[in-house]
Amino acid sequence: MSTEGKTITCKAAVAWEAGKDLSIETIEVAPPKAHEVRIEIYYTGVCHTDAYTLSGKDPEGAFPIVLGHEGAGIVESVGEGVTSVKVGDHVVALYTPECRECKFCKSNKTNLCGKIRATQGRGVMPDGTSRFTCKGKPLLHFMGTSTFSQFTVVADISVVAITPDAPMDRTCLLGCGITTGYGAATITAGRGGIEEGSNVAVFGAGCVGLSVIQGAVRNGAGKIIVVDVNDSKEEWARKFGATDFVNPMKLPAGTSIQEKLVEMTDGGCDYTFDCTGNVHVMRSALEACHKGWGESIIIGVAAAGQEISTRPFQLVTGRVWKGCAFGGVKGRTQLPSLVADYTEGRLKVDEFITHRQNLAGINQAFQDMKAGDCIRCVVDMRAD
Ligand SMILES: NC(=O)C1=CN([C@@H]2O[C@H](COP(=O)(O)OP(=O)(O)OC[C@H]3O[C@@H](n4cnc5c(N)ncnc54)[C@H](OP(=O)(O)O)[C@@H]3O)[C@@H](O)[C@H]2O)C=CC1
Ligand SMILES: N[C@@H](CCC(=O)N[C@@H](CSC=O)C(=O)NCC(=O)O)C(=O)O
Ligand SMILES: [Zn+2]
Ligand SMILES: [Zn+2]
Repeated sequence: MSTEGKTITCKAAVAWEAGKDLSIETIEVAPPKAHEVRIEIYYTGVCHTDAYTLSGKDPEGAFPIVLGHEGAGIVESVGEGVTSVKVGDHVVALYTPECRECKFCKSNKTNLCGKIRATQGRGVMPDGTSRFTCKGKPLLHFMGTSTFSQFTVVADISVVAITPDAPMDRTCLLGCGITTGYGAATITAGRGGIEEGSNVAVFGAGCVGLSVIQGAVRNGAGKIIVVDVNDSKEEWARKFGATDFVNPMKLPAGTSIQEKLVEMTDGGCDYTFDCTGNVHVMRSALEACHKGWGESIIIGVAAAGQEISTRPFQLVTGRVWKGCAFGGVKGRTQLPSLVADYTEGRLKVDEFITHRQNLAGINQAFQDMKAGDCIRCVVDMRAD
């Protein structure tokens, strides 16, 4: 029996308040309104940004909310005026939408889209209301995606159809971590990606950092030096193509990580990437850049109230500080080609999955993520 136009009752992991475990609840998901799409979520990854918002440190975090932004599924129904996807399409949800009409979308300098950013940040759909209720109370949406629900509703500009040949328990990861790191190296850095032969340092070898390494390898980087406080990340980093590994905690007394990197690269790195969210690491990453042209790209999300600092002289002498969301990737236009890179063997995705959980085990997925041996945990939303 078709569910089109009807409210769907399903399970979701609800964050009732900051700092508390998610609660598996029965919720109601209203049908999509005009220019909205209802998706049955099959798989979702759990990203550090979900944990960050759940912790209460996100200035935009509000509760109760359905978190999750790394999801893949199948379109169940569409609202009036939706032409970009249809019922039955395999899709990835996009927390960075692409309307193709706003000044950001029309610019080739950014992937940020302004069309629904204000309502997305307030946890509501573009018309200012929620499609989720639980026990008679409305629940907020998260990052325009809310993939911790078996069914979710997103704006039509926040979803992209991909080939049904790609397994959804892998493509969900292209909804955030992998795309972010890979895009940062191949799109955001420099003028459209790292140039061949460039020396690169990647701070933090989690899902995002390992994906930066993949992008650096793809663009023919020279040295790819990984900096991580966790020695077990060396094996991971080398498996993805790193040429060197440095644990900053193990440097001789009096030697800073930036001094070490400058020495290893004859004057500094051409590109450095912060994939930790630690503002002190961000400073080191900037100061490890080569005088005159070195560029440092901030990817990590720092907690509310944290600020970056360095001597302005670092910038006066030609180092550049920049950053990106979702790797600079315009999701509706560019994600299908990343999926092709995966299905045709040019992009590692399977290798990132170290843990799996069912929806009922989603709190364990958050615990798994905090352990040093987890790169990504994929949650099967349809299994109890
Ligand atoms: N801008 C964007 O669009 C996006 C940003 N993010 C953000 O990117 C960041 C990275 O995400 P993810 O890869 O999943 O995170 P992980 O925690 O998996 O990886 C971070 C790695 O950095 C290591 N680390 C921690 N402190 C330091 C330090 N001082 N110096 C060097 N290494 C350190 C960690 O070690 P240990 O394991 O011991 O803690 C870990 O190995 C997060 O802040 C996340 O919120 C994520 C997706 C998109
Ligand atoms: N809400 C936070 C900022 C969180 C943030 O920076 N999110 C990234 C994506 S992180 C994904 O895992 C992002 O897309 N930023 C751009 C944006 O427009 O939100 C805060 O208010 O500090
Ligand atoms: Zn994320
Ligand atoms: Zn736009």
